[in-house]
Amino acid sequence: MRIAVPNKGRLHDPTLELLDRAGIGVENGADRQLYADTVDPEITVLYARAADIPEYVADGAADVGITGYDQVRESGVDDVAELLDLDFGKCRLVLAAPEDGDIAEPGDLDGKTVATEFPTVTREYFDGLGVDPEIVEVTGATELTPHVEMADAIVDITSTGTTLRVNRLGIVDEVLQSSVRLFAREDVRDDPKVRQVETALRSVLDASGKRYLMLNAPEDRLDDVKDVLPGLGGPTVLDVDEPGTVAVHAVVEERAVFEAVNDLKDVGASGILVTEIERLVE
Ligand SMILES: Nc1ncnc2c1ncn2[C@@H]1O[C@H](COP(=O)(O)OP(=O)(O)OP(=O)(O)O)[C@@H](O)[C@H]1O
Ligand SMILES: O=P(O)(O)OC[C@H]1O[C@H](OP(=O)(O)OP(=O)(O)O)[C@H](O)[C@@H]1O
Ligand SMILES: [Mg+2]
Repeated sequence: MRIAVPNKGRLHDPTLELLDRAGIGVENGADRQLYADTVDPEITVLYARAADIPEYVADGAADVGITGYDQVRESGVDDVAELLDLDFGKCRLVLAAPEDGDIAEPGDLDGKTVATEFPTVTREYFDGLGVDPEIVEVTGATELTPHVEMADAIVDITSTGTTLRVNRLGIVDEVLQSSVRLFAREDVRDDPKVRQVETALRSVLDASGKRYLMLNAPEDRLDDVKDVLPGLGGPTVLDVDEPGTVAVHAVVEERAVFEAVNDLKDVGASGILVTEIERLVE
């Protein structure tokens, strides 16, 4: 089974880190290499440009891919199925125009020029509005084009908004929201290995923002302890050597830990241990 992942750019590191946390870390993945092994002998990683990954998956060069939703949409491939929203690489594709210009709404661009690295998505967007600008494809530094009279507006990625601000461009409309997705070719989406990869990655997402709590409590206060712990499906209660004492384990939302620990102490808990969770398979 082959997973296509971004070979460089801002998605490269977080993608490899996620695979690592999911237990399918890349081994001997030296820079500029096309393929790398993972700790699972049946899984190979293929490094590709973020924009090429949907095509690689659709064509069979890889079975599953990890890249931005914007790239999946731009590639226009339709025989891939999204398996997971991996919740990073969050950004928006927006229509933006010079702040001091006269483009106030998308309709103002009829017959005008829009520069973008995303011509397919941009054309679909304007078609949906019944507006017909000329679309000029560029391969980078899109924000410059309105200032050199190449375009009246752009469709480009924004997250913090810094790049638009620096280039004195204002958002006219949102075209789409994006984040990184795991997707598979339709004909392999139900293969056991693909399912295993999906489960492994989901387990990392499910563990994020959660903590594992372990503590000892007097047996006769167990009901109070259970009331305090908003654990997933209730806590696990274990016997310990000390008579009259039980050990309690529970998964707790990170933001609830502070209050839970204080409340647990109030109901007689001791030896409270809070740990990170790497993966959580439900
Ligand atoms: N500012 C940003 N904030 C969040 N996510 C972003 C941002 N810019 C890009 N992305 C996401 O990362 C993907 C890849 O962008 P990146 O800039 O890493 O690669 P690229 O510019 O396509 O690569 P290359 O250097 O090969 O041209 C985008 O398609 C988008 O999904
Ligand atoms: O809203 P912001 O936080 O400013 O982010 C937006 C910028 O981020 C991306 O560029 P990137 O940094 O990936 O550089 P690139 O043009 O080399 O791809 C994107 O193309 C925008 O230019
Ligand atoms: Mg970029």
